[in-house]
Amino acid sequence: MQAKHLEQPSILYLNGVSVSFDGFKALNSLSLILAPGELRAIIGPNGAGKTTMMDVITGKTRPDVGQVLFNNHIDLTQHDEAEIANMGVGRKFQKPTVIESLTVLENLELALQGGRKVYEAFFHRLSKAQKTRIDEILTLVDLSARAGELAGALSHGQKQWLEIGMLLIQGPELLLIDEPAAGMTDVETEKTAELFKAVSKQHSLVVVEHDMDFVRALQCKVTVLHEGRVLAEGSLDQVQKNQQVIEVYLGR
Ligand SMILES: Nc1ncnc2c1ncn2[C@@H]1O[C@H](COP(=O)(O)OP(=O)(O)OP(=O)(O)O)[C@@H](O)[C@H]1O
Repeated sequence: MQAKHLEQPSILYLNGVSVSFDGFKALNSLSLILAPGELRAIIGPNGAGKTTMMDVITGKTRPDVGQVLFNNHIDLTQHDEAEIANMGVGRKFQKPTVIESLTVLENLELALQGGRKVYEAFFHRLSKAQKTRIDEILTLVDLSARAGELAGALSHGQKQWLEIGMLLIQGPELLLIDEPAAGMTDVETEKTAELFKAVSKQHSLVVVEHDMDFVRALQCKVTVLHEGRVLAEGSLDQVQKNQQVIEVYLGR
């Protein structure tokens, strides 16, 4: 398929994307544009299609129809999960997947060295630039003081930050994050919102979230999904006043 040329630069462009499971439309002509460096929250009731949307972007699920373009021209529907990850699309699932028996620093070293096997990574000397990058990420995710401790000893929120750091260190252009605030304390939730605001611009972020206090703290544009398509888009205040959005949430 010929990639569509867009008037505005976009990091992500979904146009008329549909996905059916046994005749049921999990995505139903979903269209969405994300600008480079944008932070976007995706909300919607259970079953709205949020996970399916992430699966389509990351190549886990192929759409039946529709365009999925990355960086204006790369047609993601023509690539598999590994290729899409290598192109700079990172994904953070809800549950942290850090290696608990390694230290915080070792987890970051491993992430920085990408495809290397664990034992190879530890015999590979890090360059000065790589060490500097690790220090920057440790500072960003507020784990400098815990660098030498086992990841298993961190709090739930800190494990989430470590994993976000492990993704950021790989320099993704687009990062998709699933319910980061789930299970976090109020303080951790606030810190996570600050982290995301700080790292957007260098990285575009799509955050799927149910916690409205967290979404408010992100101070970004919100897209409401319902029945596999966009129901409303705007600031959180705007979408919360939208009559259709109110009905969808109250009707749960
Ligand atoms: N592999 C699958 N086979 C069949 N149906 C599926 C499959 N994956 C998702 N669905 C259905 O598609 C719809 C959308 O699911 P999806 O998980 O994308 O929603 P969601 O917005 O992420 O929901 P939640 O907030 O509960 O995680 C749901 O009705 C779900 O049951």
